[in-house]
Amino acid sequence: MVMSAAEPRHARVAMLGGTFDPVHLGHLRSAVELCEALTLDRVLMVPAHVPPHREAPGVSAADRLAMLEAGIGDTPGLVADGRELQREGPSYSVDTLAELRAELGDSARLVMTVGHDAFLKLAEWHAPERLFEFAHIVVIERPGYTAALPRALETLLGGREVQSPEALFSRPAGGLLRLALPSRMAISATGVRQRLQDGRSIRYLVPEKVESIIQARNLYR
Ligand SMILES: Nc1ncnc2c1ncn2[C@@H]1O[C@H](COP(=O)(O)OP(=O)(O)OP(=O)(O)O)[C@@H](O)[C@H]1O
Ligand SMILES: O=C(O)c1ccc[n+]([C@@H]2O[C@H](COP(=O)([O-])O)[C@@H](O)[C@H]2O)c1
Repeated sequence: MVMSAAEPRHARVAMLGGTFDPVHLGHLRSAVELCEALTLDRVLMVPAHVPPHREAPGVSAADRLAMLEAGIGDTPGLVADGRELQREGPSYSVDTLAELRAELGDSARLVMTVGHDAFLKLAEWHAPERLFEFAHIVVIERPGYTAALPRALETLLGGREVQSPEALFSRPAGGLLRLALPSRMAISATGVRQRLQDGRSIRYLVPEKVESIIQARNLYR
């Protein structure tokens, strides 16, 4: 009788990129729940150095990374990954995914996670079809974003969508999964910045350590 060896468990890593201007509990709670829902080894939270397709943030990438590190603290599974600060020019996600794929090897399961608002604009990103060469895309539902997908995005996605993590992780990259995580939080960085400018409280919207950095460095005033 021929014994077939069980398939080894491949590493499962997600990248959650963002401007994180500043990081808030909507980001962090989503990252924790994503880690659980997909039984990931880790979620790399990657601040964009030069965010493509939006105005330059008023707060430096170094300050945004410091807030992210403080916000994550020792949370199991979450990692603040400053790799995009090492690259000049627009921080294209396809370049970051290519780097991660080279580091993790061909068989690792690599996921790029975006909220539904960012997903709606995916067809306008740099080399969008190449994202699927390196990673799966997992879309997190976000309160307030229900618009239908633009036609260019439908075309880009053609036939990639699967309905479960098991189906997604049957191969290293190339699939799309939409997830409704348990704690959908209507928190945005825009809202946090606005509150700070208005002199209103941001308590319980961001981690206390992030609030402390904002106060100590006098950010967003
Ligand atoms: N409350 C949230 N729930 C789920 N996903 C979120 C939430 N906030 C942000 N995201 C997702 O996290 C990623 C990084 O978001 P980003 O740093 O732009 O935060 P933001 O709150 O959307 O900021 P801004 O209001 O400045 O646009 C994006 O993919 C975004 O869709
Ligand atoms: O690669 C691109 O062309 C591209 C265009 C827009 C956004 N992104 C990435 O998407 C992530 C979320 O973007 P944002 O603007 O919602 O913070 C962040 O990692 C950005 O670098 C990437």
